[in-house]
Amino acid sequence: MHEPLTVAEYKAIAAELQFPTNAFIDGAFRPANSGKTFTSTNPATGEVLAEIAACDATDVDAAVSKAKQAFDDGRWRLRSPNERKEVLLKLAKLLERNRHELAVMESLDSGKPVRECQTVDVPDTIHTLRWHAELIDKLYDNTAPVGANALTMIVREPIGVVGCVLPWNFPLLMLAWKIGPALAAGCSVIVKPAQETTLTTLRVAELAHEAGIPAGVFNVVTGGGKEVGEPIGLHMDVDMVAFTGSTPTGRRFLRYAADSNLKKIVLECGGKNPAVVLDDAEDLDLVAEQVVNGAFWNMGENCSATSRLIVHSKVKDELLKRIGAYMREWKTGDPLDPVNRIGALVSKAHFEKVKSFLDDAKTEKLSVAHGGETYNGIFIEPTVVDGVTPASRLFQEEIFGPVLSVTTFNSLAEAIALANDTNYGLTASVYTGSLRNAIKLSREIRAGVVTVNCFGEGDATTPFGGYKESGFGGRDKSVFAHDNYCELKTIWIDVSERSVDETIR
Ligand SMILES: NC(=O)C1=CN([C@@H]2O[C@H](COP(=O)(O)OP(=O)(O)OC[C@H]3O[C@@H](n4cnc5c(N)ncnc54)[C@H](O)[C@@H]3O)[C@@H](O)[C@H]2O)C=CC1
Ligand code: BAL
Repeated sequence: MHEPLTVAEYKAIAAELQFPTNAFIDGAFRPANSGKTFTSTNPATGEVLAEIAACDATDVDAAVSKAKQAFDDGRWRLRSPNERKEVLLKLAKLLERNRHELAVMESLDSGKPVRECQTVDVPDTIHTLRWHAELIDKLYDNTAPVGANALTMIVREPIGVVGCVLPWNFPLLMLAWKIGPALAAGCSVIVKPAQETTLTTLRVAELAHEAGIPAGVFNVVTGGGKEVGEPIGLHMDVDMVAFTGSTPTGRRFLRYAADSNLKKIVLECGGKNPAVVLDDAEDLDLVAEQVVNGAFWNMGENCSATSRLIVHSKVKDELLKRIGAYMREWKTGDPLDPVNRIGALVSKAHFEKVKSFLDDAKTEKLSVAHGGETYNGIFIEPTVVDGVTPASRLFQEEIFGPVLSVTTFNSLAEAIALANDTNYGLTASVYTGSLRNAIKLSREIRAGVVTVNCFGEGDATTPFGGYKESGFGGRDKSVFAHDNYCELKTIWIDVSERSVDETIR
C-alpha cells in the first residue's frame, strides 16, 4: 500500500495540489489577526508554494481560549476512551486515503525525498496515531495498598491545553508523536509547526475536523518562533508544552515555564550520536549498510542521525571502503524522483550551516574519505570526514546534515570515553560480535536509545528521548509518552467505621 509511485505520477499529483494557507482555530481556517503572511517555498527549486498566515500573540490567545473552552466543557475529554479511539482511527483512515497527497506535500515543503515520505513518514505517522488510539481503551488506573479503612485510587487525567512546538525535519511524524498521545488522553492542542514546513500540519488539522475531532480541540497557529512559539511558552492557560527542536530553543521553554505558570515541559532536542564499531564486529558489510543508513537517511536532518563513527583502528580502513560502496546507492537529486535518497536541505540558511562544517574540515586539513560536493546551493552529497578529533567542531556540534565524522580508538575504555565525550545523549549504536561487549557498551553509553548491530529509533512501543542536553521531562512514543499528557490524581475515600475525630490526624 505504501509502495512508491513513479516520478511522473508524483509530478502529476504535485501539479494538482491545493495548499492550505491559514491558521486553524476552533474548527475553521482563518487568516492571522494582523493579516500578515509569510512565504513558503520548495527548497529544492526555490518555487513559491504558498503565502501562509503569519500569526502573533493575539492569534495564540484566540487559539488558547478556544482550546481551554473545549477542554473545560469536556466536549472531547469527557468522551469515553472508546469514542476517542474511534475518532482517531477515523483520522488515521483519512490520512491513509490521502497518503499520496500528503507524501508529495511533505516532500515539496521540506526537500525530503518523496520516496521516504511515502514509505516512512506517512505510514509511521498513521501507525503512531493508530497505536495511541488503540492504547487508550486498554489502560487501567491503579489503587494503592492502603488497607481496609480506605479506597485509594490513582487515576490519570488529561493535563489540559497542550502546546506542541514542532521541528521541520519530520513535520508529519513529529506531529503524530505529540498529538497521538495528547488527543488520545483527552487534551486540547495548539500546534505550532516550524515555519519551513507548515503545509501538512494544516492539512491534517482539516482531516482531523472531518474525522470528528470537535472544534477547539485541535488548533494550528502558524508563524515564527518568536511570534508564536514564545507566546505559547509564556501563556498562563497552556498547561504543558511538548517540543522537538534544537537544545537552545528547548532551554527557552524551560525559562518560559519558570516565568509564567510552571507549565510542564517535555523536550526532545539535539543529538551527536555515535556508532561504535569494535574490531570483533562480525559482518562489516552489515555495519557499513547500517552506518550509511544512520548517517544519511533524511539527509542527516535527524536528531538520531549517526553523526560520529567511532571505530577500532584495526578495522577502520576496511569499513570505510565498504561504506564507500554502500554510499553509491544513495543518489542525490530531485526529491520528487523516487530513485533519489538524498533530497534538498530544508533551507538556504541550513545549507550554509551544514556547509560550514565542510569548510571547517578543509581548514583543519581533515581527509574527506567520500563525498564532499554541494550543488545549487541547497544539495549536499553524503560526506565522510576521516581523522576527526574530539577537539573539532565536527565531533562536538550537531551538524544535522549528511556529514559523518570518523575517529579511531584502540581499547574498549577509549571507545566508551569517546562515545560519551559530548553534551548530548540521544542515541547510539554499537557493533560487536561479543555479547559481553554489547552489554557493557549498552550500559556505559549515556544515551536514551542504544541499538546493537543495527541502527534505529525503536518502534511505536519503545520510548524515545535523550540523556543530558538531548532531552528533558519525558519521552516520546510508547505508553510512557501517554503519561506525559496526564496528571496523576490521588482520590482517597475513607470507608472506615471510625469517628471523624479518629480519621483526621
Ligand atoms: N531535535 C531535532 O529533531 C531538531 C533539531 N534541530 C537543530 O536545531 C538547529 C536549528 O534549527 P531550527 O529550526 O532553528 O530549530 P529550533 O529549535 O529553533 O526550532 C524548532 C521549533 O521551535 C520554534 N522556535 C524557534 N525559536 C523559538 C523561540 N524563541 N521561542 C519559541 N519557539 C521557538 C521554531 O519556530 C520551531 O517550530 C538545526 O540545525 C538542528 O541542529 C532542528 C530541528 C529539529
Ligand atoms: N528522528 C525523529 C526525531 C527527530 O529527528 O526529531
